[in-house]
Amino acid sequence: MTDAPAIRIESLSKVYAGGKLALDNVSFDVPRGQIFGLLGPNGAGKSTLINILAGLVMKTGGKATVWGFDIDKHPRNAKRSIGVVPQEIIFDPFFTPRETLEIQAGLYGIPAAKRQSDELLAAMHLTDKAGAYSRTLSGGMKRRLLVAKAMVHSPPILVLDEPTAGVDVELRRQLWDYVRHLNQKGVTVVLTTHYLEEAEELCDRIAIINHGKVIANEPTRALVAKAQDKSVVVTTDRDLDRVPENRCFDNIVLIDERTLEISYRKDRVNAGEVLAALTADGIGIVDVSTRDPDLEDVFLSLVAEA
Ligand SMILES: Nc1ncnc2c1ncn2[C@@H]1O[C@H](COP(=O)(O)OP(=O)(O)OP(=O)(O)O)[C@@H](O)[C@H]1O
Repeated sequence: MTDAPAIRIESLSKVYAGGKLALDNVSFDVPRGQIFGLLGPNGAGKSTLINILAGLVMKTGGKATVWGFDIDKHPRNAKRSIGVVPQEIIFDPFFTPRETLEIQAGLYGIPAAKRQSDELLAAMHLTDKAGAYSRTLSGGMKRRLLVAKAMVHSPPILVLDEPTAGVDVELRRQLWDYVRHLNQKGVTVVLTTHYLEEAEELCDRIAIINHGKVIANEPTRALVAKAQDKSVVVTTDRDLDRVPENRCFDNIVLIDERTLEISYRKDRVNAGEVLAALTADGIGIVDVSTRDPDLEDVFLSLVAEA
């Protein structure tokens, strides 16, 4: 059991009561100790998958284990091994953040002496709100309280469903820092997100899910390396009266009279050849910048292909 991946999903399927196929034979592992990103467009099936792992939605086929515990055979142990930060913010508005955490700890049977409510509140920068009614917290504060709530029983796996939706840039940074900190302490993190830059910055490995199927599952760097479209932005030494043409340009856009953006496929040509083609066309170059492909490019091309 100790060698088991943090999460193992085998041929998992979900058909909702109305007949909607939300997960179609999904299989993948989340290795221990990683920050694992689950990406996909709206309605891809990410929340369904997470809710099955959390015991909130019943699967209709396949198998899943959490920290080595089969969710059918050992549901209690499986649930104890995972903390889930849900997408929707739901709290009893009349409890304070400290009470919310204490009640949650009580549900997990954690004795008072072993509870860490104040440490969790401090980690989420909520100490000065510990005694305020939850309904008076801002959206970002509520979300941080949800993270604290998910960590009350110190699970080895933390799952965050769209953790930074509606959270401003600074709080998003704080949340990322906390996620990294937990991960450094050994917590395996799974997050779903629409923000590709978030996944690219945080995740060791990324699975992309689309229409209930896994269409990619690779280390982040390998996934990003798949993007072949690069571009150069060139400032020319004089106004251009026409858009230059060359076979090695994939696409060329005149941004203004003296600025061109040229995309090319890095598996076919390099920036030097693109610039040489311009010079051969009699165009003088005074400045150049390049843009590297990112996860967004890969994501869009994979989803389009699928
Ligand atoms: N309770 C339900 N009953 C019927 N269909 C559902 C139910 N919950 C989700 N679905 C459908 O299942 C599909 C997958 O939904 P899910 O919420 O898992 O996607 P998601 O990837 O999490 O999307 P988002 O990024 O928008 O949260 C969607 O088509 C959705 O409409």
